[in-house]
Amino acid sequence: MIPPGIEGNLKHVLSGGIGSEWMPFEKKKDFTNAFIIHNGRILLGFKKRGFGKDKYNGFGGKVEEGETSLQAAVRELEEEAGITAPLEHAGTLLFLSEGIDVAFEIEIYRAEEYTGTVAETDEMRPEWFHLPSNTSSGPADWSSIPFDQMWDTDRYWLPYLVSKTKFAGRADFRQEGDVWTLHKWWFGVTDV
Ligand SMILES: COc1nc(N)nc2c1ncn2[C@H]1C[C@H](O)[C@@H](COP(=O)(O)OP(=O)(O)OP(=O)(O)O)O1
Repeated sequence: MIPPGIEGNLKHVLSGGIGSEWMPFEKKKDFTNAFIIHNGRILLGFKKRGFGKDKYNGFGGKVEEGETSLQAAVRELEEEAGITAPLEHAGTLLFLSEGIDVAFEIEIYRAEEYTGTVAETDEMRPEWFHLPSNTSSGPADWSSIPFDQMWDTDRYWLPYLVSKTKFAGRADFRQEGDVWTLHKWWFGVTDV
């Protein structure tokens, strides 16, 4: 069953975790996350400060008042990586943590072209990583992607982002100090 807080005509692809109950939340807060996929590589940023410090991620942040999610995604990409790109919506992720009554709704974007020069900023150190090549022989090799230094759920949806398959999912975490443990998750793709 599609978990509370996510919507759409979704086909279940994977889920897991402990218990049957999803964490309750009172309201949602909007965030963005943008990825550039170019010449067989993906651009990730190593977060130098703030939320998600010391993890690789896409480029993004809070949607400010008066902005659309797409406008925020374009702004955050420029602020954090120094580039602009024709971003397209790729998926939606709902992220919760025990003890926080606000759910993070993260709209995820992708682009295959960009303008400007990728540059390190106060917040992010950008780095390109090789994607699996498009061959039909054997399973795709994702070993170049630093999943061990990313949010635990990124490995579940990144292949859909790369293959341009729209996805949505929810991930509930538990937090002890700086350690976030994945508690329960569900991912689906748009049934086309
Ligand atoms: C599982 O949860 C998450 N996975 C991934 N991949 N990314 C996530 C998750 N939860 C949050 N994020 C992303 C969403 C945003 O891109 C950043 C957080 O934004 P930040 O706090 O850096 O927002 P800013 O507006 O840039 O904040 P400051 O200006 O105060 O630095 O993490």
